[in-house]
Amino acid sequence: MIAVERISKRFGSKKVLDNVSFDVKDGEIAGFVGLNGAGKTTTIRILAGVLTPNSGDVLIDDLSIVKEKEKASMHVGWVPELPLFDPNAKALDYFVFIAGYYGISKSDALSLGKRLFEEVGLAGREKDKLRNYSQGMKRRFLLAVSLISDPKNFLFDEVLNGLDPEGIQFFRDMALKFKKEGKSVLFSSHILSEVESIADKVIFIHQGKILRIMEMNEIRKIVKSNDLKIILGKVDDNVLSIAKSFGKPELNGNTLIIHDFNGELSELSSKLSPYEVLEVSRLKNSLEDVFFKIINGEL
Ligand SMILES: Nc1ncnc2c1ncn2[C@@H]1O[C@H](COP(=O)(O)OP(=O)(O)OP(=O)(O)O)[C@@H](O)[C@H]1O
Repeated sequence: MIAVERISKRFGSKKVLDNVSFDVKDGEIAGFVGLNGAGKTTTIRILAGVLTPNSGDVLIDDLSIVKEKEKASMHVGWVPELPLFDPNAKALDYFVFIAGYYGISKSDALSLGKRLFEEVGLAGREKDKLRNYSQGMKRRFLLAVSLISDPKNFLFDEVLNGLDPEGIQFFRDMALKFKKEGKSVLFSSHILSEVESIADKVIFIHQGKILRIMEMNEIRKIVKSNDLKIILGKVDDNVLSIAKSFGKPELNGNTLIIHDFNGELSELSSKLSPYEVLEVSRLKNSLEDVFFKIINGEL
């Protein structure tokens, strides 16, 4: 469990995080969503223990990342957006080197490395230099490193960036596997459709502040909008006045959108029959629509 308690962070005179609080429970995937520069990476780096907040604290499985940094950081696996490793090192050698920081002997680290490289799909590539790894392989390597201490909590910072569909599916499945194992996963991503497909809740951050935390069920209710899209063969001024008694209409060319549709579809179809109803469909919002509505204060 990750509990973020009122953290603030400044870089010089610039306040980058302002009183940020949220939690990620065991067995929960929390999407972490915000525009560029919103403060996601800074938050994640504080949670990983590589940056110190100016105020506030983070508890990882009840251990304070401020007061018991070493212990607490053993409980969290971090897959950073930007790799921080020596590109000339061979992958398994570098893994063994990092495992040394965790107090793992060379021979244990070698066998752990073999097992974890296999688990993340890098079997056979242990001797390659990291600079020869593709973007997706680098992320898989970072995931293997994050698994060294067998943590119960994970921080995925834009792990899907630049990955091919197979890589995206791999990380999506990993997050779901961790959830099944009762682990907590904080998952920041700009690919909102991916967040929508795996998250239990979404934490929206904007200009260093938490704007909203919404359960996925709540988001799904908004996503399942009651807006209708009707394509007509012909239109005239009367279309809008007919549609007005069924919701809030909007006419663009031959496409009629009725927001907040409230009525019988059969009645609407019969009233619009002189205009040749070619197609009727329900419009679906996306997490992206919800995100922009929140940012614009419409939700
Ligand atoms: N070391 C630093 N020194 C000064 N400013 C920084 C530093 N690191 C981050 N910032 C600033 O803090 C703000 C938040 O950055 P952060 O990287 O946390 O945002 P983000 O939400 O992860 O953005 P992105 O989606 O672009 O990765 C930005 O304005 C950034 O320029």
